[in-house]
Amino acid sequence: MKSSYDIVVIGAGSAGVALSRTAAARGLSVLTVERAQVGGTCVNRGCVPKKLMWTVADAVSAARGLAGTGVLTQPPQVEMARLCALRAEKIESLRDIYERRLDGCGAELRRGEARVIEPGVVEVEGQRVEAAHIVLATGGHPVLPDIPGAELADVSHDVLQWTALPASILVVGGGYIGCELAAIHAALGAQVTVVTDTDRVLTEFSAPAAKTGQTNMEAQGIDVRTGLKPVRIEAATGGYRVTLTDGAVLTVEKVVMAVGRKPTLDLLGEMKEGATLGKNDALAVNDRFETSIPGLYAIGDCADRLPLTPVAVSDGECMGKQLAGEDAQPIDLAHVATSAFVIPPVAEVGFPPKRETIAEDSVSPLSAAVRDPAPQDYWAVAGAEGRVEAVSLVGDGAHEAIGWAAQCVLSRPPRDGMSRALAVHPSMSEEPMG
Ligand SMILES: Cc1cc2nc3c(=O)[nH]c(=O)nc-3n(C[C@H](O)[C@H](O)[C@H](O)COP(=O)(O)OP(=O)(O)OC[C@H]3O[C@@H](n4cnc5c(N)ncnc54)[C@H](O)[C@@H]3O)c2cc1C
Ligand SMILES: NC(=O)c1ccc[n+]([C@@H]2O[C@H](COP(=O)([O-])OP(=O)(O)OC[C@H]3O[C@@H](n4cnc5c(N)ncnc54)[C@H](O)[C@@H]3O)[C@@H](O)[C@H]2O)c1
Repeated sequence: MKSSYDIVVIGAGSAGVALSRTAAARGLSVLTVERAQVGGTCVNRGCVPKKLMWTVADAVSAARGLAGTGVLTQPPQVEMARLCALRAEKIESLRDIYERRLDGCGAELRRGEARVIEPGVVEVEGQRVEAAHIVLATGGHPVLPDIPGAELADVSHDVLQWTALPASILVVGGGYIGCELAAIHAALGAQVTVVTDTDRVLTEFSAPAAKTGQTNMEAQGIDVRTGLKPVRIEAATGGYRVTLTDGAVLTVEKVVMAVGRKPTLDLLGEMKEGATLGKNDALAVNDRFETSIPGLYAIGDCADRLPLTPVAVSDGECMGKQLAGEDAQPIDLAHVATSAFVIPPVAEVGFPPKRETIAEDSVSPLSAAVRDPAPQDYWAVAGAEGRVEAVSLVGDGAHEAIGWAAQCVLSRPPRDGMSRALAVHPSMSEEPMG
């Protein structure tokens, strides 16, 4: 490790790796510091293990529906040990790919804990390094509520390392993580209860889409309890006893806390007091990812953007180009597609809750004829003055279709102009396309 670089990137997750590779490929000297695994949350304890589990859960859920109508003779059973072994292999291979990408791009990777000690100066395991640009790509971490026994609960990264399926699970929090973990484990065969303090789950999505998602979770057998919080968690024989604000007492094998995540900013020490924070205490940044502290930049989940992998990667690449003197602008968040991986997925682009609904419908998919239980679908297009700026989709394949909907909203088509292209029949896309 040298004593000075053009850029020190702290964190080798989605954002840090994207920035390091982009900047190093353009000839800048880059030091990337990582205290844990290269690949960060997405590869090791987020999107990747979650999506692998969801793929199996989605298939089992469809099979259970077919068994419900007698079309399949038996619902299949999941071999958890085999699934977990394959998951571990995939994570390992992706982590290797990320490490090789970093290695091959000319950036220097240093393992260890970094601290920003003053503007322009970082300390890595006792060694001082200077850089004109210090970039926080430190991601976020789960938070726990301040209640007795909270530390007895697991959080998402524990859950995604379970090697056996618990018989019963209480998930606290009805956001993306709580709903995804609930849907996956219910489909795999656990008895799941979700307790959330809001009046419905998935509050980041439009109400009709989220409510359809909640209806589908309930049809899957998940006990969704809204407007409630846990007040106490105690150890009990074979698991935990959880008391809720309405006085109910639940006894479950596992408790999962999914009550939100906070940006990881501890490495700033007292400098954090001087930093301007935005939503959820993330570092406020401008179009060049500059924070309010000179020479300190932020990208990914620790910056006040959208805590999603594609945003972390896009912002990392954008910042690398900017530092190399290229003309690059951060992506407009209104064009970022997102999906909660419940069963079937709830997916949106363009912030539908902020727009006027132009057309919407709740529909029963054709597959309902051969499945019991069968999911409910929903679609909506929203915008202003008849121009489509936002799309909501709930249904099989919604997480795939929403990416193309994002392409569509880039050009803000008039609603009636959408029928100049035709979707496949029968498919879930044909109705929203008009
Ligand atoms: C369970 C779960 C499921 C998710 N599913 C999806 C999904 O399906 N789709 C999606 O788009 N997003 C998903 N996300 C969100 C996505 O994972 C994050 O938005 C993304 O990983 C953020 O990348 P990042 O680079 O900002 O941070 P991270 O990937 O968290 O990387 C930060 C890195 O910084 C390192 N670090 C922190 N402090 C220091 C320090 N002081 N010194 C050295 N290193 C440090 C950490 O070890 C870490 O490796 C999910 C998140 C979770 C938790
Ligand atoms: N599929 C995806 O793209 C995906 C998946 C997972 C996470 N993420 C990202 O990670 C971010 C964080 O997700 P998250 O689910 O951890 O957080 P979140 O903030 O989205 O959800 C937390 C939920 O817990 C509820 N809650 C808070 N305290 C509670 C309490 N004491 N009792 C009961 N309920 C309580 C909140 O009202 C909220 O609904 C998301 O915003 C998303 O950007 C994305």
